[in-house]
Amino acid sequence: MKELQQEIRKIGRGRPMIPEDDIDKIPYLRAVLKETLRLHAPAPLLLPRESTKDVKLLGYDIPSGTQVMINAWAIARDPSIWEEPEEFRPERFLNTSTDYRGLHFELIPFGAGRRGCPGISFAIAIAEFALANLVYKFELTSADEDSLDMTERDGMTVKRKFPIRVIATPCE
Ligand code: HEM
Repeated sequence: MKELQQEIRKIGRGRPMIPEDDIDKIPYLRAVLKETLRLHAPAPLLLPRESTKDVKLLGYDIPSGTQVMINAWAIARDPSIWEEPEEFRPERFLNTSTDYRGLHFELIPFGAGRRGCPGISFAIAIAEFALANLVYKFELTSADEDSLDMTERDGMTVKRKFPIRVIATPCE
């Protein structure tokens, strides 16, 4: 949080808001969003697919017409791909081209291919803009510092089991 705040304050330079045009100048912000979506993809199993022909994959026979679920959650926490996968470390995205637009299959919170999320650009633009300005205008601290429970509820879309309670203090 400290790093993000520092970068945002540097770009804000005392102006009333971070304008949309300046969002690209905050690489740490994008890294924080990527890391958040890596660990907490809202749709962890994407949408179901159906195979259109017989294929053999890693020794398994998958007949035509099989419903295939893609576990993006497991891929995003696979220790053979990610160093310390359970750790929240936005820095891992700073010097890499790894992106969530469906070309890097290790990070697919928006899915990939023809049925990939059509709302991705809108979602990212809004999330970056909102996060940048929330962090710019408020000091955010956890109300439950000692017991932050990140357990999730099961489902096609994932929600926190326990809400994260945040104290937002307006910055001077
Ligand atoms: C952080 C925000 C969002 C996330 C993580 C997300 C994620 C996803 C995922 C994983 C899929 C399934 C992709 C696949 O199976 O390959 C999907 C599909 C879809 N998303 Fe999003 N989405 C987000 C925001 C949005 C927004 C803002 C819109 C619309 C404005 C949107 C509209 C859709 C639609 C219409 C589909 C179905 C596409 C189809 O079935 O062909 N999404 N999204």
